Amino acid sequence: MNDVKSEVESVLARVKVPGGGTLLSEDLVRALVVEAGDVRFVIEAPSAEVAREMEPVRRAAEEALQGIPGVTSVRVAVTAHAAAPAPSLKMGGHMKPQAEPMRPEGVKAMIAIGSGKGGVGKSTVSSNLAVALARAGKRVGLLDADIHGPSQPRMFGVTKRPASPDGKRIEPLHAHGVTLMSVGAMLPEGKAVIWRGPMLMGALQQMLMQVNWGELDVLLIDLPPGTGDVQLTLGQKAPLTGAIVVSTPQDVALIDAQKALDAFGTLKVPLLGLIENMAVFTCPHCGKDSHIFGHGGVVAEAERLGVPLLAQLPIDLDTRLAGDAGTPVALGEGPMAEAYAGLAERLIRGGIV
Ligand SMILES: Nc1ncnc2c1ncn2[C@@H]1O[C@H](COP(=O)(O)OP(=O)(O)OP(=O)(O)O)[C@@H](O)[C@H]1O
Repeated sequence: MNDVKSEVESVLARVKVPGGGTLLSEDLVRALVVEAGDVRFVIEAPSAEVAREMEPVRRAAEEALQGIPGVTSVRVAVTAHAAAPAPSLKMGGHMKPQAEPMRPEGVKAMIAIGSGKGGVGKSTVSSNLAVALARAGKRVGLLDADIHGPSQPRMFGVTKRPASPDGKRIEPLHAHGVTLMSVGAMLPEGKAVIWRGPMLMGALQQMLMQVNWGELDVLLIDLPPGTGDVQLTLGQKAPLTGAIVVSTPQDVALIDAQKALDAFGTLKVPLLGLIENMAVFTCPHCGKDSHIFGHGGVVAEAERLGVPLLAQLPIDLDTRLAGDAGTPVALGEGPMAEAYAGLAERLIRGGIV
């Protein structure tokens, strides 16, 4: 099946679109699913006008995909990215004085997922853990607090903007059994990067307290990398059940992870454990393991701190492809879905969720 999927992707990488580039290079494919010979996905055009030009592209893609051995049906839809205005709610600004801790009503546990360094897979781990916990029967929310690089909407394949009909409360999004909210989704594009500390903290307060999260067993918070204002505010104002730190075995990531661990320690946020991501790469051709980012560092750090090493996750092509396609790998079957199910189970058995 993976072979069919890679074949589908290489076909999509060759289907040309008006204005230059291909469906893949122009990042127009959403929610790609390849299941038992059935291929379906959405071509998302940036406007209704471009969507009209995509009709021949859709036909060309369908035709090319039908030619792949093992593909029995192909369904491709074209949608236009609704140039929806940002909700009328004003985002950011200084935090409002608040006596009670920042815990949304109805939310039982709050777990922050951090990393010292960017790009170590924190958002990938957060999305997959959220899906795995939902598959285990838990009511799960995921807040993407990585304001400078929100990636959860993409990882969950959602393009809709959250609505705020009354300009006061925000309706979260729902995908793959998870209640989802992203700070980035509330902002006009390109706006987030100019935000400074107080604005970020105001936005975070809104994300926690003005969103209709509903009844949740756990709210996972995907933090920005590093140890900045968002971490500080959360650690001080929100009653976090605990924090999980994701790191690769690479020295530089690990040194940064140690800073993140120190920060949670100083803020008295219980450390639930470490997750080693991209621990090993197993060559699909010869089956040999390569420790591309080094070996043993995260294990040693967990031992030094006396905290659990919650999971060791390999470098895995399906994880990357599934994340890009908006269908986290934990939704399917196979070793990675099992690894995430194991991680979810561990948190449930530990009474954390
Ligand atoms: N185990 C893995 N195997 C293969 N690819 C992975 C794995 N984990 C993450 N990736 C890929 O690495 C890239 C970075 O991952 P991700 O966005 O989750 O990192 P991050 O730590 O949240 O980064 P940032 O905080 O800078 O946004 C993504 O393309 C993701 O698909």
